[in-house]
Amino acid sequence: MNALPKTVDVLIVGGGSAGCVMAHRLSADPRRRVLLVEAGIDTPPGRVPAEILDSYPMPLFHGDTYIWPGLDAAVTRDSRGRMRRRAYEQGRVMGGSSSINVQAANRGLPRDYEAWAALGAEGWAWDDVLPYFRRLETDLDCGGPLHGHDGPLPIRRILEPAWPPFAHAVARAFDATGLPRRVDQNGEFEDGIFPPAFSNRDDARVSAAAAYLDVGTRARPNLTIAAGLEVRSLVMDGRRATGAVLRRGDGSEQQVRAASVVLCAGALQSPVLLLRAGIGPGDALSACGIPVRLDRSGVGENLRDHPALTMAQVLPRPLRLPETFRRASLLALRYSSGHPEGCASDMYLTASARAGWHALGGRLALYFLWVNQPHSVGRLRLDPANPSGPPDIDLGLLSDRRDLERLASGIRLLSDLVVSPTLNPRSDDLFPANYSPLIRRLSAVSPRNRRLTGLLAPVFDAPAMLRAPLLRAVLGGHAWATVLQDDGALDDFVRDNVFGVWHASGTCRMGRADDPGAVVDPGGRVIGTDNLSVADASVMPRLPSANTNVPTLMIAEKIAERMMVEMG
Ligand SMILES: Cc1cc2nc3c(=O)[nH]c(=O)nc-3n(C[C@H](O)[C@H](O)[C@H](O)COP(=O)(O)OP(=O)(O)OC[C@H]3O[C@@H](n4cnc5c(N)ncnc54)[C@H](O)[C@@H]3O)c2cc1C
Repeated sequence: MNALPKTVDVLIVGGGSAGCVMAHRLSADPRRRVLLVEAGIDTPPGRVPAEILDSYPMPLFHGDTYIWPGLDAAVTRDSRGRMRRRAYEQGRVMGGSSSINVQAANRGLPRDYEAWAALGAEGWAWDDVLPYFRRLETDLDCGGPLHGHDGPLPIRRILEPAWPPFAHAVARAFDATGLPRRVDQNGEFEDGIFPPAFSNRDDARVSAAAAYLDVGTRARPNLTIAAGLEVRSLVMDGRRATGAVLRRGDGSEQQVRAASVVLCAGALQSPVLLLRAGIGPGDALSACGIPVRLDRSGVGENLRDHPALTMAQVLPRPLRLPETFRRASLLALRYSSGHPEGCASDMYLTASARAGWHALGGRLALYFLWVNQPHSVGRLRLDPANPSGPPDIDLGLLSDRRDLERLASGIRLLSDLVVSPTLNPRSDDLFPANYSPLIRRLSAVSPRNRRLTGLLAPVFDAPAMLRAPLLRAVLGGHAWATVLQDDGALDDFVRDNVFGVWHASGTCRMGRADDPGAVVDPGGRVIGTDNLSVADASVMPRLPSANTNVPTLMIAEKIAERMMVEMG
């Protein structure tokens, strides 16, 4: 790291998906002094930890090295009316969540961005955002006018000729939907069965840090990359951001001055920094003893994630993936629920041939089912008892009943599809894979867990009659088939097991400057401030029908261009 400058032209807070794009684009002009501050460790080219490079990502979720500490969230009320809480993982490392995520590289559908524009994000309709989707990628499989060929992020798929037996079995099972097999989920916008696109080259993850903070970018003398430093607060002069207070690991603090500040701290941290600076709902700020600088009711509201259920299924030996085949997420199904208040392509299902890095996980398939167009909304606030501590997060995942109904019918469909002769015909071998504290502990990579799971794994090789009672115990004594037949039991099951897919977004929603609920205008400027912007997943007005990394990169590309034009 170069010495920390005292004054810069642009301070970028957070070196995640969006922050890496910003640093790369804004420092392209050598006259502009740019400082990128990231709380986690740096991952420079040639020194990226092997577990980050791995195409199989799950071990990263369960360690604590690259995860923001202390973040947990209220999920929804369970079947007994108690609020369920769970840890909510977010990346804290250069590249942010793109360094720990599942690498899915999905743009969403044109209608998602038409909806953004209709909600007041003028200039963000599909034709407006497509050039930025093209700019950010090099698609290694698909061409034509929808795709980019020289962008920083390589995107690829595991196509049918390279499929292992599991992928063929899933595709045959999914064929029962009658939907066609397709190749390009980023260029074919109808329902279908797809090989999921992912951000990866030569079987190695390409995070936003790897893509955008390459050797050439890092050599720019006008760019300082400071890792292991947390921005504790913004320094404001009236409605102008003049810099920030940075804290090192040893607790010492330093101030940096900036002509312009852009928040790229993610949907669970960017609103926190605004709130601590007195920008947010007046009542909530007063309750925390924070003087109100700018009363903006939308800060921390509109928190969205895709409500999801995760199921595991015992895999027959011939369908298990060899440990050397690292990419395990092999098929995706985009389909329409048919719910009277749903819309086309409102559901998504992925199939992975491995449920964990260890011997148990290697014997299980993992299915993620989520509502691709959810209605439920949550919110984030500061904790009045400890405003400088972790935020109070309520995901509100089933706050809208339509999401529960679509998950319930979706899990029936999932079950119909995968409890099949091509995969495994026993309904007792399908069970919920929620990450209980025990499973989380067992999933931390360690020689002890390797030994322990090695001892437990033969359960899955035992005759079905022996393993069925054990798996039934996971379902609270019920057989899966009886849960599916009982509407009430199925609703309870959804309430007790729903979680998100880490697509937190929307907490600094973009909208018209005269929209009292909007936080940033369509240029990403915090409404009512002079030189403060947000350019990450927080600004999404609604979730796209997709994972959120590539849409976040697109957002950062577009707002970076606006800033470059304005700064001259
Ligand atoms: C476990 C997991 C799996 C996911 N899987 C997928 C997937 O497969 N495909 C997909 O498209 N999306 C996936 N996502 C979501 C996607 O990765 C995120 O939506 C996207 O990375 C968000 O980008 P961002 O820039 O908004 O935030 P982030 O990438 O999270 O970056 C925020 C950065 O800011 C830093 N930061 C925060 N506060 C401060 C501060 N005060 N001072 C200094 N630094 C700070 C953080 O350490 C972090 O590095 C996943 C996310 C997670 C967590």
